[in-house]
Amino acid sequence: MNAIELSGVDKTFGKVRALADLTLDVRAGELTALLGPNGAGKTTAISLMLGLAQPTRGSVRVLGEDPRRDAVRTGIGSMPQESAIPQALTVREAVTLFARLYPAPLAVNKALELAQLGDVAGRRAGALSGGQARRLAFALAVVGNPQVLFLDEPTTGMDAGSRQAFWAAVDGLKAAGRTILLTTHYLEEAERTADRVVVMNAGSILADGTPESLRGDVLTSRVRFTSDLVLAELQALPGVEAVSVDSRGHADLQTRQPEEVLRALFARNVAFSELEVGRASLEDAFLSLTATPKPDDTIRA
Ligand SMILES: Nc1ncnc2c1ncn2[C@@H]1O[C@H](COP(=O)(O)OP(=O)(O)OP(=O)(O)O)[C@@H](O)[C@H]1O
Repeated sequence: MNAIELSGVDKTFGKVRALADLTLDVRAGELTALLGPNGAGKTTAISLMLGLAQPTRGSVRVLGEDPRRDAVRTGIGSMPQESAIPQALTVREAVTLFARLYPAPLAVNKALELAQLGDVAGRRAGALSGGQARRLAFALAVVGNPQVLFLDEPTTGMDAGSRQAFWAAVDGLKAAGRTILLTTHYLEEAERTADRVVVMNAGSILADGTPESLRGDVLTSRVRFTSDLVLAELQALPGVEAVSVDSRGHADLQTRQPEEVLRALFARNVAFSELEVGRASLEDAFLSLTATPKPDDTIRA
């Protein structure tokens, strides 16, 4: 069953086409990471799924219904990028207030524990640090025990320890069958956590798959070394898809066939040092999908 269905969705703001014929189905129980550069349309897509805005064209369904209906809204939890929590409320009061909006909420203490807020439950929202405020936004998103969770750049501002505990809580929610859609700029986190990665650019989907398949679809390896070879010689190596070389002779090659590249270097007796061969990260895959080519430093072979 699909928990979220966007079909042929356009959203325009004046002349800006924030979403362009976007179709996206998310299965119940799936953890999907939505990636994309600034302005790709991620937040706009989420605001439609939350029923906060209407599509200009196309349809949006969450839990089988229009997300603006009350019955659906109580099945949805949201952690927006910026939340407007009354600053005079204590953490516990804010979480208790939100719990009352839902038919079958979690115990307030459970939500505080999931968001690691036990120690600051009596503190006013206005006195929280940036990372604690993000954790309060998470507690407010989960306290209603919703089927579907939207997390918009959830870990921005969290320190390493909070982040780790946050992802452990998300893993727990996933194990409990919740559908989770999140946006993040921390690609390594998406790589570790997500079942599925959807890359957006300019309002449409550029790539969609598991983190592994996405990496495999793009550039699987990077070969780096220092040598006297000039750009044209590096480009002529077999299997090289993109090359950059800096003024000190550090070359960075992208290839699906690193063995071929190394064989050619050895066969030509090239003197090279500082050799590194690595798998492309999701970040490499993401950048190569969304980057506008920079002709000054990277040349496609
Ligand atoms: N209310 C609005 N009025 C006018 N333009 C808007 C509005 N909301 C979004 N846009 C525009 O729509 C496009 C998509 O914006 P959106 O915030 O959805 O991107 P995003 O992928 O979430 O970016 P970021 O990573 O910066 O959060 C941008 O060009 C943005 O300027």
